[in-house]
Amino acid sequence: MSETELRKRQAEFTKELHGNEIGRKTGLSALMSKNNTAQKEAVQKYLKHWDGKTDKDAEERRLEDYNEATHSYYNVVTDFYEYGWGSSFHFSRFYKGESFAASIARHEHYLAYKAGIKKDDLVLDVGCGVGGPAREIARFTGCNVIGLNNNDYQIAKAKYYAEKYNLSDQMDFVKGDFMHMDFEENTFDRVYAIEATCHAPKLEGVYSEIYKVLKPGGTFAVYEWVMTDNYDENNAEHRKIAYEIELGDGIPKMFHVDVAKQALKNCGFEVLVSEDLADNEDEIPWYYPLTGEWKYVQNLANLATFFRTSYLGRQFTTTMVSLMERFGLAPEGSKEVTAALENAAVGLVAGGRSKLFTPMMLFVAKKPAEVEASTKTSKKATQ
Ligand SMILES: CC(C)=CCC[C@@H](C)[C@H]1CC[C@H]2C3=C(CC[C@]12C)[C@@]1(C)CC[C@H](O)C[C@@H]1CC3
Ligand SMILES: C[S@@+](CC[C@H](N)C(=O)[O-])C[C@H]1O[C@@H](n2cnc3c(N)ncnc32)[C@H](O)[C@@H]1O
Repeated sequence: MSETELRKRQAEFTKELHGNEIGRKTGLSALMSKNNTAQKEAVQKYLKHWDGKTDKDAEERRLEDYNEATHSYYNVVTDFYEYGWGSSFHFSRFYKGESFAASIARHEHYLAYKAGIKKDDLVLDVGCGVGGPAREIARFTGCNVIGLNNNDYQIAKAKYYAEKYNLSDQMDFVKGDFMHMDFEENTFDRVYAIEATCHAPKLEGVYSEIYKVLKPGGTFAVYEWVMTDNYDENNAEHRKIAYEIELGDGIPKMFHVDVAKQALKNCGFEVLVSEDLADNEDEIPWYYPLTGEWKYVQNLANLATFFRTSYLGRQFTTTMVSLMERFGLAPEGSKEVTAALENAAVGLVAGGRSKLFTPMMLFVAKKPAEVEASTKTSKKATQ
């Protein structure tokens, strides 16, 4: 199927699944308005590749179908994400006494600072979700942001929120696959990506597209999801944790940190910063909201968030959704989604505790001001 046909079909499917008021409802109320048949199809499309197999063939199928699989994943999890986490779909470090919202915003400010984003810069947000980080970074720096996303439902939501918060002048959201970008070469002053490029079947694919659309001398800053140096692909326990993360988070294949760093270099980038922000002595670990360890909760205002993300809260949501599904209030397949998200939570905590995985490998990479030689390298990397 051609890229244009796929886009058209995904847009039509999104309308069928989420209805005409697409984007305006959030969380459980949005879940309750979904079309039953379309939801069943979306869940099936997402889960068909995660049948417990981790052999090369199964992996190959997941890599090949990355676009539809991710599109379907976000069609079914977005409402749960917003209900449980808010509108920025990423992790962050926690400082003592800091609220959940402040920690999430600080993580975004830090990336904007490391990318060197300034007022009036034209910035690309690769895999922008429902625009939480784009809105924060636009307010924080005064830049203009284009959010790129292959999920129509999230784009509709991002546009709705930009309008609602009077930010439409500073931002726009467009549909597209980050493996094949439609923007002109050398368009953006800066590019950033937050916990999104891990959905790529090959990192050189997305990084070389970013390289192409970035102006010479511009920087790309990313929080990458990778397996750390402690990870051994041949260790069954390690592979199980990586598989849980892949299954629960809609990722075709988790890559090792060296693969990511090398991919940036292969595309012609000069890597200025390469730092795992999760590798620290923080008293409060990044994954704590998913552990249900109440001792870490920093203030009363965050109690609702921590209940929803904790083990107990997740069991409560699963039971509630399962009852809603039985009585026809939630579409069929919703229970399976909560089960997959449970896998995500378990895998992420196990990966975090063992330091086999990090969701915040910070890379800051520069496209050289003089690009002649490196453009050739970047073309070679995508072939
Ligand atoms: C998938 C990628 C690359 C990034 C998303 C990171 C996080 C925002 C999500 C990873 C696992 C998610 C879960 C939830 C919210 C969003 C995540 C933390 C829930 C807490 C949402 C409410 C459900 O009842 C349970 C979910 C567990 C997993
Ligand atoms: C975990 S979310 C992060 C969203 C956002 N960066 C944030 O922090 O809120 C990953 C995002 O990447 C997007 N994505 C995944 N694969 C993509 C692709 N091939 N092209 C464009 N966007 C993609 C998803 O639709 C989703 O919005």
